[in-house]
Amino acid sequence: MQLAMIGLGRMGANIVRRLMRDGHECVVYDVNQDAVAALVAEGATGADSMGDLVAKLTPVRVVWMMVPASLTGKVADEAAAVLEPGDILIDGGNSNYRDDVRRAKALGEKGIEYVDIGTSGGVFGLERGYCLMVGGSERAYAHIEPILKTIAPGPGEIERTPGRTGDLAPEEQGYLHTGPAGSGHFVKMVHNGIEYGIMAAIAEGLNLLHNADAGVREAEHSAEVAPLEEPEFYQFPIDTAAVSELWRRGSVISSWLLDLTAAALAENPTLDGLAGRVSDSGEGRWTVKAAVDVGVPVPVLAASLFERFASRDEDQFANQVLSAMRLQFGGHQELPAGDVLEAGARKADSE
Ligand SMILES: O=C(CO)[C@H](O)[C@H](O)COP(=O)(O)O
Repeated sequence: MQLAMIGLGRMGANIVRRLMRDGHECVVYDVNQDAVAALVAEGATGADSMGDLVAKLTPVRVVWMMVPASLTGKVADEAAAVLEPGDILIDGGNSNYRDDVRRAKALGEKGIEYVDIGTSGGVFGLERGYCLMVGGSERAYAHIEPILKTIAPGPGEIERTPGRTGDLAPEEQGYLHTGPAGSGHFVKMVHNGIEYGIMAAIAEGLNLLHNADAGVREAEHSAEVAPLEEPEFYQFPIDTAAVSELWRRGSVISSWLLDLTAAALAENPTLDGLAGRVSDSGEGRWTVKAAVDVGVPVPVLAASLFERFASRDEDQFANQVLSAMRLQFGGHQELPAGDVLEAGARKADSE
């Protein structure tokens, strides 16, 4: 089948490669013409403008946008200006589902089908395939199903879930029609909210293990914190790289995120070079907003989002306020970072 790809970053380019490997014909466009040339060298048809791209397609034209969420609206408008009724425009990026709902309505008035596809797989997707969450009409979904089948991982080595019988369902092959336009990115948004929560849980647990030798280090304990009362119970110099490797094997929390954690710690056990400032591209915020809108408690997801804000010092003023109050009510001075007091002096201060 024929597909046009707009946006040839890591995800877009690798989706094209995966499609071409399976015999699909790809027409590609990016503002970076070097990225276009690279895929042309691998067998794609290049385009040098949106008009050129669409002119190289045969109806029903299928155009997949894989661009940063901030550019999707602009690119969608440009594509819609040259597409015709019956054509299909796909957004495979990490867009807000609300934009999809609005865009699908506007494009629907011109007869253009809009499909939103939450695409998970990252840089490993070329080989492993991408998990696809697809929102749009039945007609559009049926038309693009052959490309979804190729881009998705397929059943792979994963054992069939007990109770499932007969032909493999799409979800057993790594793609799913989740409902009307917007639903694909809604499901992907919640997926990413969960991603934040799992990542935070692994990170917090490993940090506790990292500090399980606090009793050994008690003498150099910072004066900023209350003394460790029972240092004899915190004498464990745990190798977090080894534990994360261990947990990959048969443990209840084994998972791909743990695999990646183990790989990172094997490569760089002290995580040198990482400041720990964790970005967020919006999905966690949208998840928490949606939960508030429908009145569903998501305390773990919200906490993991707020932890990311704190990692970037966005809690600094709050911490200054805390320090100011402590100074006001108790005359407690803020101590310079890393200041060390004798254990006895700390105890007296804390009483
Ligand atoms: O979608 C993904 C994986 O499923 C992306 O990796 C995601 O964009 C990362 O999100 P964030 O920057 O908010 O951590």
